[in-house]
Amino acid sequence: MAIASDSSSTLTFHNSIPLKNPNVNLSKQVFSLPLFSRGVSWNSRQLKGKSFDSGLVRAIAEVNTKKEHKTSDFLRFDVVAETELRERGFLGMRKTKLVCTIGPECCSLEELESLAIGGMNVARLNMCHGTREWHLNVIRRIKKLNMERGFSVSVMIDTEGSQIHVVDHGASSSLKAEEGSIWLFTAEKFEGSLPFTAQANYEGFSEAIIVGDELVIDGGMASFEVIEKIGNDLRCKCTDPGLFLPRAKFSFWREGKLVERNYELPTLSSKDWADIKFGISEGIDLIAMSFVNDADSVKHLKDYLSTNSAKSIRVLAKIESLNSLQKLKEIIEVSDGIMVARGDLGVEIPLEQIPIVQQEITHICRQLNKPVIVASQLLQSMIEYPTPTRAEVADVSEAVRQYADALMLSGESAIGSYGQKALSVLWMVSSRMELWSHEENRGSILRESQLGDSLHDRIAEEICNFAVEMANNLGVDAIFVYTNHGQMASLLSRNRPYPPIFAFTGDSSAYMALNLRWGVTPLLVDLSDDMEDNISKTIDFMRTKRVINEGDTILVVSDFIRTHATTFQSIQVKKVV
Ligand SMILES: Nc1ncnc2c1ncn2[C@@H]1O[C@H](COP(=O)(O)OP(=O)(O)O)[C@@H](O)[C@H]1O
Ligand SMILES: C=C(OP(=O)(O)O)C(=O)O
Ligand SMILES: [K+]
Ligand SMILES: [Mg+2]
Repeated sequence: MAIASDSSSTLTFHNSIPLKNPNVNLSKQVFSLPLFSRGVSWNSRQLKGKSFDSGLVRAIAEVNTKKEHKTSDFLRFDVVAETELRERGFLGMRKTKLVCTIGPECCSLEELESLAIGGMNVARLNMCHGTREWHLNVIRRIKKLNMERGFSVSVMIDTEGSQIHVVDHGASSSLKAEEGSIWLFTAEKFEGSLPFTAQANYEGFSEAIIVGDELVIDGGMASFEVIEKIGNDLRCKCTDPGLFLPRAKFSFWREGKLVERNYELPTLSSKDWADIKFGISEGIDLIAMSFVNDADSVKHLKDYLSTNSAKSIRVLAKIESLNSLQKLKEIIEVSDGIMVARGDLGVEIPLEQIPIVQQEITHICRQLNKPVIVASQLLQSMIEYPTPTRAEVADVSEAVRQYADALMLSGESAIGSYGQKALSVLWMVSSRMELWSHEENRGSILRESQLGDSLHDRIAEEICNFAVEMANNLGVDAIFVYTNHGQMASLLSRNRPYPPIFAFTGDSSAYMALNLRWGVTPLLVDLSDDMEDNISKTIDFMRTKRVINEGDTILVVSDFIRTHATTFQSIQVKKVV
């Protein structure tokens, strides 16, 4: 059957092949990871030092040592995804992507390799910390591992941005504020540490603040009442005792509302621009932009990247201010993805609102087809302890249940003693929750709102919606998508299908960007103009590698510009012979 949709697009249905098991009972596969069984033991008695154990991790390490994966000239396939597929089968593949912040506790080649084996899809470098040289070494090590060891870890830099915080005096790492104590907040520099004095990094920090306002540190670590304003300095009385951590952040409140102030601080400082130039020259894949307040700042960076031959770098806006929440939709529309940066968000909005805001952001991102990372304090206690709290496990599960594309570790991997173990906890909790929500949502296809306006975009979108419905109903083993820039793969991912999506692309930047997309395993391949040839060659290749086997059923989606005039869009169901 062939349906001609317009002169330039053809939607073809190739004759369907009898399915191995058309009424496949998914629940059988769901519980192939038995309920109450442990995937990875979190029991510290069985864990020595930082290492964690699981059959899968061992298998990846073995493949890696033997270098069996040898990156083929024809096709690049992440060694971790490949081993996961061999060991666990299609439905056992993890869908939620994992981001790790790299810091002093995980920056050696060996430590980075362990994180890659442990499922790190994206390495994040927080430019607030570390020297340029340190970041350079980390980026080069990751590229080396990708090239030589068959990983596909994308590199993301996270800008420092201009934020008002307490200057680190080099005194004790945290200062205690006692109830009733009187403190001076000043932007004046002073040497060493003065008792009851906190230095702000920006002289306009007290702009628009009046006596009676409440000063809150780090979203609730301590609170003060402003009792006197002397020039730009503020004399404050501690009303809620607590701690100043290094770089503690301020927020001011009046009658229960955040005092919004228009600092003329740029979203990207001159240091940020220098870091971005450095990132471009080192071939990074993603930029996370801190303290985005409006869509224009994102557009500005994207324009800059375009005019500097770095269009392929994807820009993620971090939602971490009240301003960004007020302009959420327009920011998401112009960005290539979003980070729910709960750390700083918790300074500007009451903590109890964060779960709702997170749900809202993940929902809008999915509607608008933008990948979303849920970040900060997911497993905070694991910075110090080898096991997560029950509440942390519930928080991670909730983010997975909301279908976030990715979860992020910050201090847990950067400075924690159990970074690899924290990563394994994310892996296991997300795998478990994915299987659970898969069962919970069975039969209820989530209809996404219309995205595109042009006929071509509308067709691509409808094909992907329909393809996912078909893949779920038929119980196919996998979805293969042939995609130029990753658009079709993202539209499939947006529908959160049960089977894993294998996205074949010839564009290396699309390949690295797809690392952030829920349920997508990108494969880099030299695609030709002949789509049938692409499909049969890649299926043969996967068959030879024994990652797919005789009898597997695959739903194939393609969107490929054949010539300037025609686009070939199709859905086919293939049975591997
Ligand atoms: N490159 C680095 N070098 C040194 N320390 C780092 C680095 N990256 C992160 N850290 C440490 O890890 C902690 C958690 O990281 P992150 O959440 O990204 O930063 P922040 O706490 O500044 O928001 C930081 O507070 C810092 O102590
Ligand atoms: C991820 C965040 O940003 P950073 O760690 O750079 O402060 C956050 O605030 O949650
Ligand atoms: K940052
Ligand atoms: Mg932040």
